[in-house]
Amino acid sequence: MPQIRIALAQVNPTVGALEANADLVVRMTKHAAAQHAHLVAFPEMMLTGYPVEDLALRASFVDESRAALEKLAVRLDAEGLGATAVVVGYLGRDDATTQQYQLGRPKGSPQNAVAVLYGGRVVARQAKYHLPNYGVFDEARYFVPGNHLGVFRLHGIDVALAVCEDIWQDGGPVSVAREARAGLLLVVNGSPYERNKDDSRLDLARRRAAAAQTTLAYVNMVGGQDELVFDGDSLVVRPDGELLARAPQFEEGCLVVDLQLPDAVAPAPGPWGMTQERVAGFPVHRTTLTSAPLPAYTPDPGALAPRLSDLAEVYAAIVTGLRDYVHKNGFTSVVLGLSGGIDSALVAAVAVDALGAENVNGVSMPSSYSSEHSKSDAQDLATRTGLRFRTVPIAPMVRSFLENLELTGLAEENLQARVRGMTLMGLSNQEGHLVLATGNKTELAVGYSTIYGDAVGGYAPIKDVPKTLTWELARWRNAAAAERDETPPIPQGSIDKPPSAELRPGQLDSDSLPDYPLLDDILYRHLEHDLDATELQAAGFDAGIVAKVLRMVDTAEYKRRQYPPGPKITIRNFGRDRRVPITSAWREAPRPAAAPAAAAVVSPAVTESVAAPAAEPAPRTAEATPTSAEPQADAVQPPSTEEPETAERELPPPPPPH
Ligand SMILES: Nc1ncnc2c1ncn2[C@@H]1O[C@H](COP(=O)(O)OP(=O)(O)OC[C@H]2O[C@@H]([n+]3cccc(C(=O)O)c3)[C@H](O)[C@@H]2O)[C@@H](O)[C@H]1O
Ligand SMILES: Nc1ncnc2c1ncn2[C@@H]1O[C@H](COP(=O)(O)OP(=O)(O)OP(=O)(O)O)[C@@H](O)[C@H]1O
Ligand SMILES: NC(=O)CC[C@H](N)C(=O)O
Repeated sequence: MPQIRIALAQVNPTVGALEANADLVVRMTKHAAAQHAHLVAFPEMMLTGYPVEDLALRASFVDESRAALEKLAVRLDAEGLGATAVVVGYLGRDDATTQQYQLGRPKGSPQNAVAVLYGGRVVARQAKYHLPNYGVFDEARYFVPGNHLGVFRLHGIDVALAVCEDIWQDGGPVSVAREARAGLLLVVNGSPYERNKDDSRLDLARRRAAAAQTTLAYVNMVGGQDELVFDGDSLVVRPDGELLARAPQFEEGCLVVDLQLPDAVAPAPGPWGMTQERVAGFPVHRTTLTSAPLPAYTPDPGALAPRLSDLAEVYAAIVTGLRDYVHKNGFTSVVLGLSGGIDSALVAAVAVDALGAENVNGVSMPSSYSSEHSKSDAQDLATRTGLRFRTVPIAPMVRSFLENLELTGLAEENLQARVRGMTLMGLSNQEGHLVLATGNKTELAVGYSTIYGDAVGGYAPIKDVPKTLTWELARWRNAAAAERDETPPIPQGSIDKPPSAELRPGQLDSDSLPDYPLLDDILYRHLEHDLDATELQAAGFDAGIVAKVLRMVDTAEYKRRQYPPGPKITIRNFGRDRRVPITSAWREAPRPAAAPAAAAVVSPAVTESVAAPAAEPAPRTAEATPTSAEPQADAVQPPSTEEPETAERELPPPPPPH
């Protein structure tokens, strides 16, 4: 059997940085070639970064990407790397078709493409066949699909190519890889992180490798791009399911693997030639890169990087998202308000891990209602983490405002949050720090924050983290520090105290909201799995609480739309994943006699991750008293005495606590 050494370059490209990304390809190829790799694979749309969104519709950007690819092939050869096959994603164009949104533009539609560079030339190209158009993806908006499977022969092995979604859907190029008699299926990816997605990916890779009867090599990017975080997790599996190698999560690097693969058997064109044929009715383009067989060498066993625990993984995703957002947008430092509460404490700990304590500015902004512990816990956090700390009392500013504009009740309460927001933005303008918003997913869901107050900021690290998970992450981070004999960053007081916005004397979150575990359970089922009010009631939740919670969710959309971006960690975030109108008269309430539930419409990616057994929730009846500060659940229907016809939909249990 022929041998080949492949390198999966798990790197962090930057969207739009064509030159820097090309430099990264050259650097990594040098590194791989120094380890005698024969083939180096880079992620999906490596040259442009991913996803490029509407940049794909700019002819100038497509032209630059195509030119950069040609230049890269020449440069690799000039730097002595021409004999290493380099597989690299880029933004291409199908010259034969016209993109529907580009009327009046020159002919040619953008494509999510991959190319093989060898001997100073672009020797093969292929475009992504399955364009994901669900969740955060809109690829049908930008791209026309590819129309063939590319197979290139290298050192006697036939390597078939696929691009990310091509393995998530049936049919297309991957479905004929077996009949095309490929020895290796190489998949280039831009697969964003979601909790537990690594398990789905491995299962999927195994299934596809078995179906294609080939070894499958999967290379994914790392790093943050606006709301997405890429976790890497590159891997190689054999057709019998054996996992040969797996890269560390969230770390840049090069996974080098020796493979013994079957001899190419299909007839092939001579060196540099390209033939086209149909395999099982699907077009296959074959290219031969070299016919020189390699001398035998001792293969290295593949490395299996240890897996992160669930909480470690989420924490790493948030750190990665924040670090890359800050650095890729030209900032070095951040500023945030420290209330002594859990949310700002967790965000501060994440920021210190991402950027270094010297680049994190914490501001305590006590008002006349602030408790002693809010100030002392903020100071304690600063001492533990070493972040830069200052105190700016806001009472005089609030007083001066009220002397000039009469505000009372909620308007006065919110003024405090707004003076804090203005203070942070002032410091940002003055000192150049990016402002971090500290709201969590639960608050965003129910609108429990002051717009233009604590909701100001450039980036919101925990906006996709439910409140109950903020406590888990805080405990996990402290325990991880203790294990390493380091000071736990988060004061225990911030973890233990009952949450309060401290906007009026004695205020507690529980005055306005159901208890967080109950609230998060309802929100998880409603937001991430589309259970409606009737289904939630059928699952055992109190009808009044359900109606109240769903009403708060429906009426807070305007706040979410104006909230800063933040890293996606769940299967459905409040960004691209969930698109609901702001202006909408629709309000959810349990129906007295429910119609049978419509079949769940879920994306392929979601289908992958919802296969766990159903959870049986205990009836939940905790009550919360609405305040004037929040919308009243006046549309609540009395709970039905009849058994609803709706069966509880199969749901994964909420992610397990650690
Ligand atoms: N559809 C729409 N489109 C655009 N704007 C819309 C709108 N509906 C209202 N608005 C605007 O929004 C305003 C109401 O929103 P907003 O001013 O935020 O005020 P609001 O949502 O009424 O009150 C803020 C709530 O968040 C709580 N809070 C504040 C701060 C921190 C925390 C915490 O624990 O972290 C909690 C606070 O206790 C209170 O319950 C309206 O006065 C109006 O200007
Ligand atoms: N006294 C304060 N000093 C500085 N920043 C504050 C203060 N109070 C509130 N903030 C800012 O506003 C945000 C929202 O306020 P809130 O009091 O709800 O705190 P929290 O940190 O979200 O935690 P918790 O909900 O547990 O109280 C805080 O995270 C913080 O950034
Ligand atoms: N870039 C892509 O095609 C990604 C889609 C794929 N379902 C994933 O999330 O991994």
